[in-house]
Amino acid sequence: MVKIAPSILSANFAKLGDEIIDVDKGGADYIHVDVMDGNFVPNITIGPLIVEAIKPITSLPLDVHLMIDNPDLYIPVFANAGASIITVHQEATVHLHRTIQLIKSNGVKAGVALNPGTPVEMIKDVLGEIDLVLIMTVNPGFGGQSFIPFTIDKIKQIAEWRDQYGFNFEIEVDGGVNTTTAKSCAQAGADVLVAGSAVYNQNDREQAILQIRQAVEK
Ligand SMILES: O=C(CO)[C@H](O)[C@H](O)COP(=O)(O)O
Ligand SMILES: [Fe+2]
Repeated sequence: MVKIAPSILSANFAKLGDEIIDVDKGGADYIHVDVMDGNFVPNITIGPLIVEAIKPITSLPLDVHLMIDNPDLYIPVFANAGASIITVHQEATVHLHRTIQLIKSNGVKAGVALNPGTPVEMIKDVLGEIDLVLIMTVNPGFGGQSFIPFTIDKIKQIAEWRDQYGFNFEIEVDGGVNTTTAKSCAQAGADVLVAGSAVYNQNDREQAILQIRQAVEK
């Protein structure tokens, strides 16, 4: 069954603890935490202090999506703060293999994200080293954007390589995932669907998560 990772980017930050408990009780599989630095992407969001603060609130894995330049500087900090998975962007690091090893040496699962405009070939050589591939289905920086259809082919290609070479990373998709787009992502091979506005913009988060699952199964 597909996993759902609500992105707290679309939560009400004035009551973040309650917002996390809401999706935890509502059937979420991961809590997706979008970290933006105002350089790699044109937005600034949250840092390690928030990760540390929310860690005791939920037993769900904290899926930390770093949209920051020089991620190596902050990987140990986010690991200590309680991240379960740390995903870095291929575009944000020159020495991707070294960055992946740094994440793993901090006892955290390692993910690599790709912007819509970055070919999947850019990460082919490290696929055997990682726990998660994150295919961005919008340009990173903001919640509530529209899904970019051509990214489906990228999910398919990554899934094909996983089968062909016997890798066991998860494939996560992030951006514009809702009841209309979820099924084609899952059919293409996605295991984890990040959903920010599709979950948090609804009053009943349990129902929102269920509706995405049902859209996949239909
Ligand atoms: O990484 C992200 C943006 O850069 C977010 O995780 C993503 O946008 C989720 O929001 P939505 O589901 O509303 O598109
Ligand atoms: Fe994200």
